[in-house]
Amino acid sequence: MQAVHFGAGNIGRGFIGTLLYQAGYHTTFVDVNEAVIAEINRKKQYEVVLAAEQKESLMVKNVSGINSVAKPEAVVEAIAQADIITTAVGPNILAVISELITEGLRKRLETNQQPVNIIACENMVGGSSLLKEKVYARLNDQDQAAFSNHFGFPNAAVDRIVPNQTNEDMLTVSVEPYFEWVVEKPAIKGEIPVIPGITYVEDLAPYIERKLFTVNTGHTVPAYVGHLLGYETINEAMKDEGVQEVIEGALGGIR
Ligand SMILES: NC(=O)c1ccc[n+]([C@@H]2O[C@H](COP(=O)([O-])OP(=O)(O)OC[C@H]3O[C@@H](n4cnc5c(N)ncnc54)[C@H](O)[C@@H]3O)[C@@H](O)[C@H]2O)c1
Ligand SMILES: O=P(O)(O)OC[C@@H](O)[C@@H](O)[C@H](O)[C@H](O)CO
Repeated sequence: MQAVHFGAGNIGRGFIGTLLYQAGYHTTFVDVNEAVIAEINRKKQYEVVLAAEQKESLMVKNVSGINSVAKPEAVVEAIAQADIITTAVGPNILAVISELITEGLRKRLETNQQPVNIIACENMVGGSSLLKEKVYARLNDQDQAAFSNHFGFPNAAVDRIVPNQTNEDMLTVSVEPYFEWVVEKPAIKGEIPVIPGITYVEDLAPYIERKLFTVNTGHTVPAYVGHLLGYETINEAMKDEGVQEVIEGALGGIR
């Protein structure tokens, strides 16, 4: 089974790529960072370390990479053959990658009649819907109809803290042991991808809202309040008892 994943960053390697490997996929990472892509192709594996007292680690194998700036045609080909397509690039980049995704899906319609699902794994409400909108803006009515017969864009909620980090091996990634990947089932086209760790739900709204308004509220409040108080970093802000009180109040309000 072949997966194409856009964004070989923290969530790409540390979360989505890990679950895809465990589910038996070969994952082709697509990224604009040549150093990371070259290293993935050289090593063909990378280490994921669980940030817990017992530092368990896992070697993720069956991976390769494509630099989408240098080899866009290889990305188009990979999409045409993929069994699943995922992203973790950041909300603002979805519009950018929509061009290659559109070309890949067009090529796929010519060569491969299998349905495929494109799942945006970003911190936002309606990430896959936004990607679909950007793809459909590039299509005429006839192509839109063909795309909607074959391609699903189920929305998702992803939760796993993978902080910015620098490791001796640039591919190694340290991750929070806990994770949650929730995907909107009614939007799936074709067979439901069997990926242990994905929870399929009928209605994603309560899951994405719970995630963003709990976990991310806890991260965002010290950023906003800290900025207002003139702190340079969240770490500095967190040492201020007044900021701690505001955070506790905000989290108390969403219980
Ligand atoms: N890190 C976390 O704890 C966390 C947790 C949940 C959700 N998220 C979300 O996951 C997404 C990714 O976050 P991250 O922490 O992995 O960021 P990251 O910066 O580590 O990774 C993003 C990757 O996307 C790549 N990229 C940028 N432009 C691209 C393009 N045009 N084509 C292909 N790749 C491109 C970057 O080079 C980078 O490797 C974001 O939406 C973030 O909000 C992050
Ligand atoms: O990448 P951002 O700015 O959307 O969010 C930064 C962190 O708060 C975020 O990545 C959390 O670690 C994550 O949402 C946990 O699941």
